[in-house]
Amino acid sequence: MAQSILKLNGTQIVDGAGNPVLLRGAGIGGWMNMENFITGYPGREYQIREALAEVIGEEKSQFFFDKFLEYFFTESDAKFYKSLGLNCIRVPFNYRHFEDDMNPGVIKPDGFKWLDRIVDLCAAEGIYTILDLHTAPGGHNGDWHSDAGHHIAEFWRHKHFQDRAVWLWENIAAHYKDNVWIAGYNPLNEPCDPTKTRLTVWYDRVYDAIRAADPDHLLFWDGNTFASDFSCFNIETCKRWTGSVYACHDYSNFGFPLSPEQYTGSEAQRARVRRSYEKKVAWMKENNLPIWNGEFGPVYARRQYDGDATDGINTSRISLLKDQLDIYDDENIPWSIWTYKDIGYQGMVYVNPETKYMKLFRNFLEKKFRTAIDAWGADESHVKHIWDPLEKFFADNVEEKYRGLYPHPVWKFENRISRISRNILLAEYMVKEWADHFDGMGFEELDEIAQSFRFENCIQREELNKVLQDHRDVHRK
Ligand SMILES: O[C@@H]1[C@@H](O)[C@H](O[C@@H]2CO[C@@H](O[C@@H]3CO[C@@H](O)[C@H](O)[C@H]3O)[C@H](O)[C@H]2O)OC[C@H]1O
Repeated sequence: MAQSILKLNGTQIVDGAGNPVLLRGAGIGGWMNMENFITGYPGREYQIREALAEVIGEEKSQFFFDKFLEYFFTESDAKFYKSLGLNCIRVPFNYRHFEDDMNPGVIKPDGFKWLDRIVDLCAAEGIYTILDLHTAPGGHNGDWHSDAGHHIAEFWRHKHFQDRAVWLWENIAAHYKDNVWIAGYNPLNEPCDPTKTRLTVWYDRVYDAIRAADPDHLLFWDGNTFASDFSCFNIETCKRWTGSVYACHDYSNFGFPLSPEQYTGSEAQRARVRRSYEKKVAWMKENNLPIWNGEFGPVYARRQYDGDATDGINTSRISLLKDQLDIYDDENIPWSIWTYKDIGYQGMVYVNPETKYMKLFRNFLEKKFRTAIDAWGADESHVKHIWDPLEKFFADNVEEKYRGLYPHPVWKFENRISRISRNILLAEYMVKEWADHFDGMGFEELDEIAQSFRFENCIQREELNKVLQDHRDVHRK
């Protein structure tokens, strides 16, 4: 039977013949939406692109980033991914690939180049893709991955930004409407609408826009506040959204350095991990709706930073991951772990420390670690003594009742201060320093550096990959 577009049968995703298809795989973070901890730069993608162009010129800078995009995911990656038995890859992308802020409403001539390429590379191996708008105009959440450069999610305050994202989806849906290897569209990653009233209004609009062009592909809707909260979803509105799956992101605090206790898998800890998942999916369960866990996964210790504690930490993180995967097996839900490839913090494969890129940035990366400049999995031990008095200053001057600024309590009062001051403010000062590493380089050298990201120059995180393989098609319901 010819391949056909995936659809829903009740809460299950099925193929054209009605056979269940359990979509399990990873997200390819840091690629069509570059991220600081994934590729090693400070701040935001748009900042480093601008800074590199300033240092080596527009042409060479464009060349470097194109080469980076080319090498980051090739046929070798697709084949390796397939060899693990994973069947779906979530592809986060930045709207800037398609539209120039200075020329809105016009698809760039090469807009679909990279997305088409990965969809085809994966299709050739029988891997589905889920297209995820990770970065929308104006910033739809306050974190670095929305590539906005500030922490206020302006997307929700400007209809103009919302219109542009709807228009982009119209174009994408029209482009891929017949592609059977696309499992579906994930219209917005981790929205953070502080009013909790605008998100579903926008979802309703984008639903109509996508469906006008493409009546069939599945839609994967992230909950509000980093895909954790569905309290603002109205079930009557959602009944209208045919072919819809609801996406939580199930990160556990135990998987990160800021966790006050190491995960040992005690009964109490396992119960907490379960509770955290159940809280995120409660609304879907109450309404008998399909669930997708679009992101989860711990970060890992690195010997160069964590020394002798490395193995112990990683054993604990892997055991957390296994316990999470057991829950998803019990629940029979599809998932997409974060993330496929990086420079060595979370990826299933990571760039070899002996490559040109890693050698060039060795000291810089050490400084990034020491200053805890990236928000993701920050280890604050080297800077805590500096931020403690700052946090005390804020606490002394902000009454308790005024401390709960959105997205509180996900961003705690203290976290907000360090997050904004380091991840945005300090990072801004380090952007040019990153770009200066490329000063004086020619095309050949830039190409060699970008090649560091090739699959052949990466190390496989075998323990992680083995665990994913063990769970790729287990379901107990
Ligand atoms: O691009 C990804 C991005 O999508 C993702 O964002 C973070 C997800 O987690 C958020 O914090 C969690 C909120 O829920 C709590 O229960 C968890 O304990 C928190 O970890 C965080 O603010 C987002 O930035 O993650 C990594 C990026 O690379």
